[in-house]
Amino acid sequence: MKNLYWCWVAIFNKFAMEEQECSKTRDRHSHDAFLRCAAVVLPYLNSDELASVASTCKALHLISKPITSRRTSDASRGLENLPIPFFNPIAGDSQPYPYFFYTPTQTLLVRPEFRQPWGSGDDARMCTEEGRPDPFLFRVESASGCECARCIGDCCPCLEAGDILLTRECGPSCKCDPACGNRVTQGGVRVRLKIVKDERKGWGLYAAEMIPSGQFVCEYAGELLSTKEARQRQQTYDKNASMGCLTPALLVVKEHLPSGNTCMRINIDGTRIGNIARFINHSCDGGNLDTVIVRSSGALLPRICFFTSRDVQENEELTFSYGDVRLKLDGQPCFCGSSSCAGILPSEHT
Ligand SMILES: C[S@@+](CC[C@H](N)C(=O)[O-])C[C@H]1O[C@@H](n2cnc3c(N)ncnc32)[C@H](O)[C@@H]1O
Repeated sequence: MKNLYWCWVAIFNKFAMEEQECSKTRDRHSHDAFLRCAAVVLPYLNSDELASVASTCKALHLISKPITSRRTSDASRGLENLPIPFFNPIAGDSQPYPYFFYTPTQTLLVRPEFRQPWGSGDDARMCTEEGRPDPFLFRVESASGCECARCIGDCCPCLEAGDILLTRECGPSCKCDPACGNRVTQGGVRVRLKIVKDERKGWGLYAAEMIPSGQFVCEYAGELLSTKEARQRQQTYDKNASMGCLTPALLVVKEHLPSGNTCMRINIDGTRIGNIARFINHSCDGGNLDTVIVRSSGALLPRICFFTSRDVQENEELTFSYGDVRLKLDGQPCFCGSSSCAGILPSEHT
């Protein structure tokens, strides 16, 4: 795909020269065909590539403009129920949006050559329950589930009383359908959100409306990694972070036995492919989001979801605690602004 990109750049450049030199004599038919082709290819380019192609000539600049504005108006490319726009209020910073691939659910390792179109006007419209990708990557064959038709009240056996940070939902082995009331986290984002840039913390996720306490906000989606892969990636991110060139979004969640030993560990990397949860910043006071492990009947792996831990006001930033351990005393500075701020972001052995 990289070669294909360079091939396109060469064609764009040739087109731009022709556009300038022989605009009167050029064959109108092939000119229009080229522009139609460009409209198909440009949404596959990343933000830097798009900017460089747009600078080659007026025609390509005009095609790239609506692509940029569609990207800015919805981070989710139509893959969520509601659009989630970007806002960059920082004077002198012209970055309209950060570039990443979107997945609304957990996904397996994505090939480096993968490209996702974004901003074509045909971005996926997955607003219907049927259109959403399956939230469960792996199923447990022959697992039992509920027989309820609608899971009303508390008679559904899947509604086991968990503690606040563990929830049980109906899943692939249940008879009920996606509209069942015990599948709260499986239908995607249902609250209005936006992504806003801060001078010191970078992009962050904000409430675009008042969100009451206990409301599901979003899942933490991204590439599901083995622990070995997660450790290797963390090393790479640590190296790159010290050069200040990317914001890593690798989440490691561990469940512990009463003895303190880890009994379950899930590694989800939203750095390259993820959802809006990759923009949630850290707060030393725990923020306003609870990280909840959601298990579903018949699903092999739990999913990590965020619920509001208190009422959140419109325009308030959504945050959670990245952890309590700070192994690197010279780690990244924290700008959470809470009265309990430790001054540096949490860091621990992955
Ligand atoms: C998961 S990303 C969050 C989104 C990120 N701000 C961005 O622009 O993509 C984690 C990174 O955000 C930044 N960050 C998160 N919380 C922060 C805080 N309280 N203070 C300073 N930087 C923070 C750090 O660079 C961290 O490595």
